Amino acid sequence: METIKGLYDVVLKRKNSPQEGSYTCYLFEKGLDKILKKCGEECSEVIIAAKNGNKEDTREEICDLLYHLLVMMAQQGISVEEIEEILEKRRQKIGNLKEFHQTDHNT
Ligand SMILES: N=c1c2ncn([C@@H]3O[C@H](COP(=O)(O)OP(=O)(O)OP(=O)(O)O)[C@@H](O)[C@H]3O)c2ncn1[C@@H]1O[C@H](COP(=O)(O)O)[C@@H](O)[C@H]1O
Repeated sequence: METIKGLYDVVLKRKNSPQEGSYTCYLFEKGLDKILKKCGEECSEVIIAAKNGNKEDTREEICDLLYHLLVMMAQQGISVEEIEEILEKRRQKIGNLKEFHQTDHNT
């Protein structure tokens, strides 16, 4: 998660101080519709690579998707910490539920 947070920080920096030649700045300039279009495209590319069973391509496409999702999160004002918090709550809730079902409640 540290690498993802580090990348998110770079994306935020690009959002707050535009830099020439930056692809991230280009996306922010284009706006939400362009960012969402890229997320959709990259998601499709992940699906195609996985369906083809090409692990190397799938890894690369996952990275493209993650990057574009981070740009979308920054555009929407959603932090990595907020997402982590939700995932952590779900992990605990679902983990507890599984534990509950595995326990013999008839004794
Ligand atoms: N992780 C990425 C990353 N993944 C993918 N991409 C870019 O995403 C683009 C996607 O390629 P496509 O062929 O789908 O798109 P395109 O035809 O180039 O452009 P459009 O379709 O968007 O018009 C490529 O230009 C890639 O360089 C990324 N660009 C930047 N990063 C990270 O963001 C950091 C900051 O980058 P800059 O903002 O460019 O300084 C970099 O150091 C990287 O860590």
